[in-house]
Amino acid sequence: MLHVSTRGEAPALGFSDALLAGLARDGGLYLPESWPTLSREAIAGLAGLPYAEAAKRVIGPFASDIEPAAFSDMVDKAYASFRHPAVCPLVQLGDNLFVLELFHGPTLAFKDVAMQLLGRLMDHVLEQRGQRATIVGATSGDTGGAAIEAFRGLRRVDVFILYPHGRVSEVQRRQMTTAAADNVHAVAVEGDFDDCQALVKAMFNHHGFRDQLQLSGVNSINWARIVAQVVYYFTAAVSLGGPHRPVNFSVPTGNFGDVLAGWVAKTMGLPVGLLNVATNSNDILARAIATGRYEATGVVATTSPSMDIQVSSNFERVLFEAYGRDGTAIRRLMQSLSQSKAFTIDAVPLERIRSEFTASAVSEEAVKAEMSATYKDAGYTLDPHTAIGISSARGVLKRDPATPMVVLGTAHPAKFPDAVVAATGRRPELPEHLADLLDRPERFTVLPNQQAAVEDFVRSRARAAGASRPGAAA
Ligand SMILES: Cc1ncc(COP(=O)(O)O)c(C=O)c1O
Ligand SMILES: N[C@@H](CCOP(=O)(O)O)C(=O)O
Repeated sequence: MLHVSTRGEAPALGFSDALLAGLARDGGLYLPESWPTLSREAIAGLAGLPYAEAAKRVIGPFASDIEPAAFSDMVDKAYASFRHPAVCPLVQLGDNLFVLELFHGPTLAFKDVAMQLLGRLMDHVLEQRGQRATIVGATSGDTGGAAIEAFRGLRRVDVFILYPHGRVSEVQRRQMTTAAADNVHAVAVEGDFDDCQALVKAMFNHHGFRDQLQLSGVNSINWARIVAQVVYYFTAAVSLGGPHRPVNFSVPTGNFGDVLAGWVAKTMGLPVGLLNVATNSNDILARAIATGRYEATGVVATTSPSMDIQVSSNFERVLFEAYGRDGTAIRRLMQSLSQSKAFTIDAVPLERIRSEFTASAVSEEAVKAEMSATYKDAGYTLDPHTAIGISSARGVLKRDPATPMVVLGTAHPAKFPDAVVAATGRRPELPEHLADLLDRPERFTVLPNQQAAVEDFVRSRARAAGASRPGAAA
């Protein structure tokens, strides 16, 4: 299966090449040339399977150039690292209201579901090719910890994670800064998440640097990240009666990767009713879907820091589909975004987007009220991100009470203890493997929000910089 860029000017790549490329060379994002589908029988056949087996059936058609035995082994190992036997269990909170708990992996966030597999896939492909990679990633808090956990100690990769200095929770920061491994580097950038993400994209678009360092990415710009996130939409829907009845999903959204994975599941044949985009006060997506005007107004800090994002990478993939896969149109929109921080979605693509996604923004007061009420009424402790998904879902449930609503539980409450204490009066405990996290020594580097400074730092630490010189060992 080949993968094409949303901007139409980069070479089409197979799965393994797209995996290593991260961002396409024309600045676009890869997605498959055509969508594989699963029949109703194949979807029904996922019922009762262990999560890893379901993952093999859903991801397998995409990862067609990885040998099946090696792929199967990597999937088994990835999901053996989760603390819950169901990997991503469903918990019922009310009438037709469910939380899909995606936080039972090593770093307590949904990012582990994809990252535990991505680390293994990348290591496997690099090993086979005798290559190295330098991974650069941007995080608003969770991707960074999950990437560092998945890649620390690997021989063939160095990892550089840029996070906004002072704008992630203490637990999130320490998950990035306390990994005792020489190949991982936590970089605190004096800026916000959008600045970090723009720096990562700028490094990819600097082709001399990209080639010298053999850059690769682990953000959801990497197509393999999205693919791995598709699986839990299938497992959740099937355990609620799919494919024989539709299921709605509400997704706490920032970079649009997770909700895009739901759209992919639907496109593959899963009967999904509504895909609800739930945002915090950084509501660019809710505004864009309501008005057609996508306009970045500056990131504001909230109690759900992982969603403090304005420029939402994966929206570009949806625009590409909504514009009938017209790379020229996408280049025009993205040029407008980089020049004037805004663009207007044309009427026909906007209607297509509205037919697939609903959206609403949740205020800080409503997040706290949701956390407090859910704790009182259902005895369930929410993290602030999941609370946004629930609060926004309640509006959809009122309109469509007969369809099960699954809210993606994207983080464990113990990652955000201050917000949880403020809303519930109860301090959530970190699981045992992280119990001493706050006592571990930290290592990080503070850098200005300047591409040259970040590139100099990466170049000075990355082993691939040396490996790329003629005659150097792989
Ligand atoms: C806890 C949490 N919830 C929600 C999100 C939003 O997910 P996405 O960026 O895929 O929209 C993120 C980060 O992206 C996150 O870390
Ligand atoms: N919320 C994310 C931001 C990066 O998202 P990604 O899915 O593109 O990696 C985070 O926690 O880092």
